[in-house]
Amino acid sequence: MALLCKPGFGATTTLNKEFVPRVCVGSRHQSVVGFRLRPFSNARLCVRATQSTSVSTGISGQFAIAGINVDAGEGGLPVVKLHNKQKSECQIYLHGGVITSWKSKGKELLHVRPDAVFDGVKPISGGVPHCFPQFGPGAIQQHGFARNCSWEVVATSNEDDTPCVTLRLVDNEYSRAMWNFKFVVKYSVWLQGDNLCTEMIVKNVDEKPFSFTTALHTYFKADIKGVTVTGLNGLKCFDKDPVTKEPVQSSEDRDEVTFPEFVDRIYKDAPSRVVLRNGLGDTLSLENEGWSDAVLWNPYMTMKLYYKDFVCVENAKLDPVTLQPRDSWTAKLTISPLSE
Ligand SMILES: O=P(O)(O)OC[C@H]1O[C@@H](O)[C@H](O)[C@@H](O)[C@@H]1O
Repeated sequence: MALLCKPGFGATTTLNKEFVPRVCVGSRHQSVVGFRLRPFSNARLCVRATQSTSVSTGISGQFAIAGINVDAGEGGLPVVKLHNKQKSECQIYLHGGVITSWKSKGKELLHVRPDAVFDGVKPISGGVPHCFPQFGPGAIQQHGFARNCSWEVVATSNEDDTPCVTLRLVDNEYSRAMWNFKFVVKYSVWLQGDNLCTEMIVKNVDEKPFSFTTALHTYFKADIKGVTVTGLNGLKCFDKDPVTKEPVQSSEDRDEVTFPEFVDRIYKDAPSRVVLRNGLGDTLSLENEGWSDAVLWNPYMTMKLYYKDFVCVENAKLDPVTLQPRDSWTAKLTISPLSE
């Protein structure tokens, strides 16, 4: 029985006193304790393309099971690939712990920007990047460091045609130089039927409290002129002025939010479900537990070559979460294609 990635398993409250170790047993599950892609001693802490092919071969030996492969992806970077019998597939790069592809019935639903680089140093621009431990702007780099660190695989499982991988990011020299706290982030990604599911758990393993903000900065493939997002009417929102970068407060009065121009808007206390129509004929439900806020972003003419092809609908936690030593915080997101 693999308890690891089953939807509904694990704490769903915002603060959990205990960080329950994910115990997995059974022939189809493999897990490892203390396994690391690379020692976290290098200031850059990034997987270099020249090293990653052999690294991914090693990981592949340990973690490849039915429905899960580990390959060398673009730039030779290690990528974990999940697929199930319902013809759903997704890919997660260990560099940044970013989901770069999710196909439902063969159709790609995420977007990787054409200017994305796979050099193991810069963040991969697109898919579902992490913003942690800061959404930004703030004291450290915009969107934090998690998206440019190397995550490690700690477990894979596949029960009932639900392939799942769990990644982990721990503090290291590079992160402590910016944010001097000891932490563990566990991030599970799984395919359940047609759905893409994630769970993120942040644990304070330091002796002092820390606070963080975070987001899943999801880039969806879209035809921007046909995009609508519903579920946000009546919410307080903040538009980031493209010039001054200052937030301007207003309230949403539309049932369907559209993108006829630059949009960079934060919605506080968003509902647990919003619905995205991507303008390409797909309707996606984004359902979450613990991600209290939402961000909509399309750069419009500030990225005039490719703004038309994507929209970011981000699940965020923008009021700082403070964790006491040994406390943890959990959030889940399920993205489901809806048939209409
Ligand atoms: O770092 P990326 O992927 O280019 O995204 C940048 C954008 O990310 C969004 O989340 C912010 O609301 C924008 O203000 C910001 O410009």
